[in-house]
Amino acid sequence: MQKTIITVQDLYKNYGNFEAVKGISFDVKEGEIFGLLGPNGAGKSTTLEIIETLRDKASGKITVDGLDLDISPNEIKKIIGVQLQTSGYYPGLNLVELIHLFAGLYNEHVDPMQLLDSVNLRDKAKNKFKELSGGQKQRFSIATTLINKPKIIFLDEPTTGLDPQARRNLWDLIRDIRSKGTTVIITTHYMDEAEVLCDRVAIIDSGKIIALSTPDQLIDDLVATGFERPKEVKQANLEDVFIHLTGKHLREE
Ligand SMILES: Nc1ncnc2c1ncn2[C@@H]1O[C@H](COP(=O)(O)OP(=O)(O)OP(=O)(O)O)[C@@H](O)[C@H]1O
Repeated sequence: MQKTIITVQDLYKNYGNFEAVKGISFDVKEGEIFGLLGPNGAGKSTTLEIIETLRDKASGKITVDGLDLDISPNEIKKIIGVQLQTSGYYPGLNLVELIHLFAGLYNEHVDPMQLLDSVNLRDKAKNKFKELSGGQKQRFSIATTLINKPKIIFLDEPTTGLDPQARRNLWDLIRDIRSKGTTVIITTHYMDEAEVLCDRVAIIDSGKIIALSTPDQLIDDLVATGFERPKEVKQANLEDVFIHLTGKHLREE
């Protein structure tokens, strides 16, 4: 049995009179990639930010690695990795300097080149954040979540706006991080991404979880209702063409 690392029980959150999260409960297992899916405004980011200790909840109980969020938020902060908003990267510093800065804030010793290597950014060590492409920015921002050697990282739409290769490259990076034992919680609007990447997904709609299982099981359940997808006439799609023509491998994005 996999250990449970996050428990969310009956979580509620309102912004004034508006109820954004309406009684959400779920568990995340240690070492899994857990996806939160749902339409715009469903309450995904709100839920993540509450678990990340960045936002207050109205009610509910949250435990992260045995720590109660109401009692030990600072202990929780130490074992999680959260992506910064891009505005958080001091414009005057290069990537190595930024890593030194963040490592200092966490009181951690980190080898910047090793960390940059792990996200394929060694070549950009002396560049500023604003000089990176979209995919490179995402990889750097994921690298910064690893500085405090967290048990869990939270990725909010990490592949939005990336080209097909950069997305695949990021999937490999996320799988690689998980293979080292880190639990990953991710939100995404790309169902193909959730299907290949996530061990389990929760689908949230209007502040409630309406389904939670493995992607395979959710698909099987739908098929069992008699649902049938219109037959694909072609053996490939335009994304296949794009990847075939431009190559699968990491390139200078
Ligand atoms: N600071 C805030 N003040 C008021 N309402 C907010 C605030 N933050 C979020 N909301 C509202 O709460 C609801 C849930 O927002 P949230 O950002 O959690 O959704 P989401 O599922 O992450 O959406 P998206 O996919 O668009 O990122 C939305 O209706 C949003 O307008």
